[in-house]
Amino acid sequence: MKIVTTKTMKEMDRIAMEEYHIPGVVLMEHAAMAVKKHVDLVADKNKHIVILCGPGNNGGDGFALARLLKQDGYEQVMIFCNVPFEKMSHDEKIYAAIAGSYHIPIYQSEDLKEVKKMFASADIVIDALFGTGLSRNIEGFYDQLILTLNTMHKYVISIDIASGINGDSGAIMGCGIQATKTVSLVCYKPGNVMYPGSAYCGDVVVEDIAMPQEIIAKSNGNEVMDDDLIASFLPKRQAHSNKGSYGKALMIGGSMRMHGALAMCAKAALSSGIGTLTIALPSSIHAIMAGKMEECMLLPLSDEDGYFSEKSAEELKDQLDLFDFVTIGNGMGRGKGANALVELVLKSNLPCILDGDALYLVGKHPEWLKRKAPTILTPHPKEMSYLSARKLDDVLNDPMEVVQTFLKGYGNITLIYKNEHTIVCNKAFSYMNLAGNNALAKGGSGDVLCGMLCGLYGQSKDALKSACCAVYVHARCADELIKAKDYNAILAKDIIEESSHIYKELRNRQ
Ligand SMILES: NC(=O)C1=CN([C@@H]2O[C@H](COP(=O)(O)OP(=O)(O)OC[C@H]3O[C@@H](n4cnc5c(N)ncnc54)[C@H](OP(=O)(O)O)[C@@H]3O)[C@@H](O)[C@H]2O)[C@@H](O)CC1
Ligand SMILES: Nc1ncnc2c1ncn2[C@@H]1O[C@H](COP(=O)(O)OP(=O)(O)O)[C@@H](O)[C@H]1O
Ligand SMILES: [K+]
Repeated sequence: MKIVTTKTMKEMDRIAMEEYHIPGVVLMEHAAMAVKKHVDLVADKNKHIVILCGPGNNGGDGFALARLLKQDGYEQVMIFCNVPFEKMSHDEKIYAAIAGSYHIPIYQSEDLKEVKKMFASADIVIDALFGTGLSRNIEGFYDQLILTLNTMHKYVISIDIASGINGDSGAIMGCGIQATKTVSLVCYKPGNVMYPGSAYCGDVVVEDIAMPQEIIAKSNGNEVMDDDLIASFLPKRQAHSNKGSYGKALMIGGSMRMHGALAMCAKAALSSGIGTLTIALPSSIHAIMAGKMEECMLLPLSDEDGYFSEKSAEELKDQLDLFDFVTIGNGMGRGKGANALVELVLKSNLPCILDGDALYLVGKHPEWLKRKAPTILTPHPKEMSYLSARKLDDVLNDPMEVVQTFLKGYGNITLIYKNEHTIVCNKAFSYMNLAGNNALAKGGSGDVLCGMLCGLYGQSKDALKSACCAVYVHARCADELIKAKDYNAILAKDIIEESSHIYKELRNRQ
């Protein structure tokens, strides 16, 4: 399943129509069939269904749906459409004419009292006002219509995207229909899943409209992570293997103020299958960590006031070659000692994973990222802004653009852009995670993610696949946990514990 911009979706429609010679009305008929399935799930034939049709092909989908419902015996279907016939899109005109010949009532009014009465009588409202063609803010009567509907708490199914939501950014264009469910056609649109649009679209389902698979496969867009994809990416464990088969990791981090971050990262790596784990840490937290961690080795380095001292990089230098790869950054602070360690690691030939403070430090020395060995970066929006030297608002408004521009400047980087919907990408491939929830919006969950990544990368040495697995399993854990616990009470350590069940579930699919 993909997530594509409205521009790409329009191009896919064009290719289907012009190059595959599939008439637009055929696509529209399939769109209507797809939406009807979701009406059938919630409505009996005697339910009162009101379909709001706008001026474009989204409205056309609505008219086509009206015919299908009537044909199938739905007794009380009506259309609300204030668009004069001559102003409708080409394909909408065809279905508007068909709806007319089926004697489906088409109601037109600018009287809000009348509109309110109409909504009051409806069991289900279909939103076919605007789809991917919304081009400006909603004003005037449409604004009043939408606000009125929103006050009535009806079961609303939006076609393609909740009307009023910008398909690419998820922004509200003046106002937006509060849908119960959105049937997105062919692919997800960013506006279906990005806040605040996601909050308006309700439950989003993607339905096929007989778009040729070839067109979908060739289109630009993020692949959406799901169980099957991630099960296929999950590193396999072999009977004939030993600890050396699953990676020798060096994890560098921690400080007197933040040893918890390092401990959670390490525990998550151990629970995600790493072969052997050595933790390099400032000597002042050695005793604390020794008490917390039993399954890993500890390598204390010189310390100054609870942080790595500048000497620590020199001490570590000759030992780096003992490891397959390095994870660096969790809880280590941004001092000179930490800086020297990040430089040491990035100037080595070892694959590495950078998290937390290491991302801040490398933002000051982007030249260190010009390296051949695989490098995985795990920024949240603010860290992405350090890395890319772009404003935080730029990152938040169009993360894909910022991330892709950033990647172009470097070699072998895999990037995990962490947010409500995390993106995992390199120069060639891009995946989006839609799982997870706000129980993860707590200090420590990023450290757990980094540890999971460490464990998975150690096993597969495949940066992109291990990054996808870590992100998805981490998020699925949160979704599983909220079934029994409240969002407030889920802690980062619970994610580590739950990961065992999710790994097992995914492995059973392999
Ligand atoms: N073959 C296909 O292409 C298929 C497409 N499909 C469906 O088509 C949808 C895309 O259709 P679409 O491109 O016609 O756009 P749509 O969202 O209906 O609106 C455009 C109209 O709205 C108007 N308008 C815009 N903003 C406005 C505002 N603020 N306030 C008032 N008016 C405003 C705009 O006016 P204009 O900007 O031209 O002045 C234009 O008249 C897509 O989401 C899917 O549902 C499926 O049937 C499968 C096959
Ligand atoms: N509202 C949310 N919905 C889903 N995932 C979230 C949400 N908020 C945060 N996350 C996830 O939680 C993690 C937070 O990481 P980060 O900000 O680095 O936290 P920390 O460094 O404090 O551990 C990321 O994986 C992010 O994608
Ligand atoms: K719509």
